Amino acid sequence: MRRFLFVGCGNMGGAIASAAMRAIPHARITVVDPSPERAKALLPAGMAVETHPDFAKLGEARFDLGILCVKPQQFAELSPLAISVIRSGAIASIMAGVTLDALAARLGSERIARTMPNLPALVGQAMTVGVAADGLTQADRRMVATLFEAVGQFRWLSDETLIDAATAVAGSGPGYIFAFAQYMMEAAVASGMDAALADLLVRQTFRGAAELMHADPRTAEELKKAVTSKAGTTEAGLAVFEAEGALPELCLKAVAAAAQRARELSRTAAPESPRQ
Ligand SMILES: NC(=O)C1=CN([C@@H]2O[C@H](COP(=O)(O)OP(=O)(O)OC[C@H]3O[C@@H](n4cnc5c(N)ncnc54)[C@H](OP(=O)(O)O)[C@@H]3O)[C@@H](O)[C@H]2O)C=CC1
Ligand SMILES: O=C(O)[C@@H]1CCC=N1
Repeated sequence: MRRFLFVGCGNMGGAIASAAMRAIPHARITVVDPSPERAKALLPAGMAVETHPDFAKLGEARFDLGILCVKPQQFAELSPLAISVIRSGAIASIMAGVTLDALAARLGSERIARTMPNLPALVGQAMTVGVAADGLTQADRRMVATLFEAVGQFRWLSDETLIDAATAVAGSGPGYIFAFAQYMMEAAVASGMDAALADLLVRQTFRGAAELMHADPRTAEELKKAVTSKAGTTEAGLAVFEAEGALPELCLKAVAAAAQRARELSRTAAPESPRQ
């Protein structure tokens, strides 16, 4: 039986804990979040989970894996008691921009993985990458992989510097896609549709395109060409998206800006000794 401790149960902690409860047999899940009732509402009804508003009653508790699902600034404020409980086992952080060095310095442990999942964890379709500190054992690595495979796909990265780019592409990526959906819906309304019809058309188009891209081995570019008839409507739309300085360049700039922000967060979340 694996004992998982989720520190923070908001958007991401709730999603990952829910998937772990459903997919990992015999997992024992404990959640610490200042709002246990709000946390419970994010977790599957009728499944056993222990929730606590803080670490006061967990002083003697020991866990196989602690999953840090708080914001970087909330991590900096964790109490010495919290840190001593969290480091009773291996640790996986999902925080953007908090480096392995910063985690090790703050937690006083080398059994650490730094990971970057994304919000589709909510539907079991996350893309997660991870890097391991030297102190993470092979058994720890399997446990971390098992957890993140329960919420979608998981890959280890060989180099921590890649995690900022992975954050910019996959961690933040769903946000870009939702923004694109939002603007497509607004364009549909501007074309005369009511909001409900615009919503249906865009949601189902995104779903269909995502499922096709998942099922079909053709590249994204090949699939794009399959939609595009010579001198047809898609070609006219794509001419706007692919004009000089438009979508291809915007994607490069957006990914670079997000990766740069991840690096800035790494500098502000500088290593700090645990407060013992
Ligand atoms: N959102 C996303 O798509 C992704 C986020 N991440 C990373 O995940 C982390 C969490 O993000 P997200 O889930 O969106 O944030 P949320 O704010 O939704 O969740 C954080 C939760 O932690 C709680 N919390 C605050 N302090 C403590 C504490 N001391 N002990 C336990 N719980 C605490 C918060 O409570 P309260 O609200 O009361 O403060 C909140 O419920 C971030 O570090 C982010 O970088 C990574 C990948 C994707
Ligand atoms: O926006 C953020 O900083 C977090 C990390 C990736 C997605 N959300």
